[in-house]
Formats: sequence, structure tokens, C-alpha cells
Amino acid sequence: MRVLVEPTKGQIFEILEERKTNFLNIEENVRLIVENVRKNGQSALDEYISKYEKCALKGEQILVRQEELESAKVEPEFEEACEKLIERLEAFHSMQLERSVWSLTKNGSFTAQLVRPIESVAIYVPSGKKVYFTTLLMCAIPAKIAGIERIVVASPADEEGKLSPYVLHLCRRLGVKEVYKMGGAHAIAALAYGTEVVKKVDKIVGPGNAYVSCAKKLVFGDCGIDSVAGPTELLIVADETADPKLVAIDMLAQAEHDEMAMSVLLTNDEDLLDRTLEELAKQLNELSEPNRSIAQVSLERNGLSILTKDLNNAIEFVNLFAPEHLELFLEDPFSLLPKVKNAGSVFLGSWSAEAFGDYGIGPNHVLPTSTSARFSSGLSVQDFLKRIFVTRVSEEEVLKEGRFYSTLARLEGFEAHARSIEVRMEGSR
Ligand SMILES: NC(=O)c1ccc[n+]([C@@H]2O[C@H](COP(=O)([O-])OP(=O)(O)OC[C@H]3O[C@@H](n4cnc5c(N)ncnc54)[C@H](O)[C@@H]3O)[C@@H](O)[C@H]2O)c1
Ligand SMILES: N[C@H](CO)Cc1c[nH]c[nH+]1
Ligand SMILES: [Zn+2]
Repeated sequence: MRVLVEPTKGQIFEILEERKTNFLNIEENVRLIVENVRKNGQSALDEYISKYEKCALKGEQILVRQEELESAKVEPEFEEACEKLIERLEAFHSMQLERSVWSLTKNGSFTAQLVRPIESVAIYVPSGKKVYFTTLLMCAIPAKIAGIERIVVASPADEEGKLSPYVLHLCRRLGVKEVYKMGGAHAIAALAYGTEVVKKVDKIVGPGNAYVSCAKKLVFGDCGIDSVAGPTELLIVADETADPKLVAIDMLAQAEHDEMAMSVLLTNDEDLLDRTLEELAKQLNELSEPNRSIAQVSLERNGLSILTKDLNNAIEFVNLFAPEHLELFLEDPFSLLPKVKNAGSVFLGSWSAEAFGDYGIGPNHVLPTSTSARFSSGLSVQDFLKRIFVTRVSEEEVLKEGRFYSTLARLEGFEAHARSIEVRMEGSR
């Protein structure tokens, strides 16, 4: 765990650049994977599945058969918890539904913005270290609210070539029939470009490790993506009122995801910082394997504690980090909230563990990472919708306003544009 005392903005910037370099080192290999799958289709996909995944499935073996979906058995506790999660996610996400709008201009023309669901969407369900079945719901619920017709799921299989019964059960529950056993960067490429077995999609959503999120970046443009939702991050801003035990366990809750996860504490209280470091060491040892080892590596490589006496610096640093998750463990967390410009999801006060967000208090847990919260947001119904503009120009508009449009066209040097307007002005006389 790195400790910084009164760092400058430049030092924070350097740390973020260093982190980006780690991701860039992966990019070269991911680019080769994506290009190879794009060019060689299923044979390249087979090759990467056998190289990187737990079971070397080939060709049509990656398709989940109807009987597999039908026969998945889960315990009642799982079903009950998921039904409650579905209800909560539906309640929050239905507020996000956007409607078409129509407007009439004063000359009798009309313009509209029609809202249409994207035709086909793939949900990537991470299943490398743990099976993220809650992520499947986080993605599928807004997709269903938006009215997506073709929802596809992709997730890497286990050593026996199977998907978790949790994932299979939820696919059946949600009516998702097209399910592929594949993960990593190659799965993203297959979904973006298609293979002999995988049918391509219009957009890919869902989080994943550095390989998955890098591949999503690389296929963007040929297919849509939600955001760069890569290895998870948490930044906690805490003052002397915070409890070091809670700060430490929340940092561990991020660190246990992935060796590349990042947990940061920013405080103006030296005593809190020292006690948090002690708690981290103690509570780390209370975790069981493999979570303990993953969290330990994550904290060693990417853990950071920052002491800055002035909380105004803290907010500057928050906006530079643009963290996926931001916890404000302050006497008055609302005082800092208006100054937060960049963050995926904010948690106010020490009751508000980020884990409540992970497990369905309402907002989505698929969130932008690697400072991309500067320009993107957590997954929502909007990610599954497009807007189509519609225009009907009236004869009155042509007559009264034609000159206005054609003047702009001539000023920009577009002769044919101007004429296409003027010819109508003449025609309507
Ligand atoms: N930002 C978010 O919203 C959010 C939400 C949930 C999870 N996450 C992140 O999702 C990630 C889940 O990661 P995971 O690994 O457990 O599952 P994963 O499904 O994302 O990745 C596993 C796959 O990665 C590929 N892979 C592994 N090592 C590779 C290598 N050396 N080269 C190329 N490909 C390789 C394999 O195909 C493997 O099947 C974590 O980083 C977690 O923090 C992020
Ligand atoms: N913290 C992760 C990224 O937001 C989401 C998650 C799923 N399961 C547990 N945690
Ligand atoms: Zn989590």
C-alpha cells in the first residue's frame, strides 16, 4: 500500500498515468486477439478459448442447449434473493425510461425525436474468479425495460465446460435463449464481428477484467459498448468521524475482486490513516482464500492512502481520479457532493457501504472505470435506446424561412445545399 502525504496534483496524475500504462501493456495482445477473431472467425475463437479458458470448448460446443437451460437447479434461497433483486432493479430502472417527443414549429413544420430500442445486445457476465450472476440482472433488467428484442449472454465456462446453474437459471427466468460459453477478449470480438457459430450483435454491455474491457474499447465503432467497465475501483474520502474498521473493510471489498482492483483512502486525519492501515492488515488475514491473496496483491500493487490536511484538495483529487465508486465518510457528506464532478456512483455516510450498491439498493453496479467517469455513466435504460430524429417541412416554412437556410448553406460554401432549398422556394410560388 502506497502512502502519500500532501501530494501535488502532478503526483496524483502520475499515479493515474502509471495505472493506464499497465492497461496499455495488455492492449497490444488484445488487439491481436480481436483482429485474429475478426479475420479467422470460429477457428481463432476456438484457439483462444483453449489457450485462456478453463475448458477447451470448440465450435458448437460453446452454444448452451435448451436442455441445459431447462435443467439448471438452484436453491430456494437463491431464487428468493434474485426475485427481490429483480424487483428492486425494476423499480429504480423504470424511472429512466425515455419517451419519444414531438414538437410543432410556428410555420406548421414538425420535428420529432423517436426513441427506439437497439435491435440486439450482448451481456457479458464475468465468470473468471467468481460468477457475477448479479451483473447479469444489472444488465438484463434495463435491457428488458428498454424493450430489446434479441438479448444474448456470453460468459466463460468452468473446468467441466459448464456455465453456473445461477447464470442458466437467470437466463431462463429472463427469457434469454441465446447463451454462449465464452469469455475474455475473444468473446467480445466474436460478439462484435460474428463467427460461424456466434451471431454478431449491435451492442455489447457488461463489465469484465482488463482483457474484456480493453477488447470492448477496441471493437467500439463497429459495435456499440456501454462504457469501459473494467477492474473495479473505490475512493473513500474520510474525516476524523469515520470508523477505521469500516474504511478498511470497504477497501478490502474492492480489493478482493481482482489483483488489478484499486482502493484509495483520502483523509485529513493522520490518526484515521494509521488505524485504517492497522485494520487492513488485521482484516486481510481474516479473509479466506483465494480472496485474501487477491486482495493482498491488489492492495500492494494499487492500494493508496493519501493524507491531505485541506479537504478542498480532496475534492480536486476526487475529480482527477474520477473513481468508479466514491464513498464520502464525512461528518457532513452532503457538503462535498455538489463539488463532485466525476464519479460513477457516490455513497454518502458510513452506513452506505458500496456493497449495498453491488447488491441492488437501486442504481446499477456496472460503472465506468479508469477515469472514464469523466465522460460516461453507469449502465442505465438509456444505454439500450437510440434516438431517431424526424422532420416534416411545411410549404410555409419553405416560403417564409427558405432564405435563412440557403444563406447559411452559401456561407459555408455548399452550393448544392443552397439550391436544394431555393428550388423548393421557387416551386412553391
Ligand atoms: N466496472 C464494473 O462495473 C465492474 C462490475 C463487476 C465486475 N467488474 C470487474 O470484472 C472483472 C471480472 O474479472 P474475472 O477475471 O473474474 O472475469 P472475466 O470473465 O472478466 O474474465 C475472465 C476471462 O479473461 C480471459 N483471460 C484471463 N487471463 C487472460 C490472459 N492472460 N490473456 C487473455 N485473456 C485472459 C479468459 O478468457 C477468462 O475466461 C474484475 O476485474 C471486476 O473488478 C467490474
Ligand atoms: N463492485 C463491482 C463493480 O461495481 C460489482 C459487484 C458485483 N458483485 C460484487 N460486486
Ligand atoms: Zn463489488
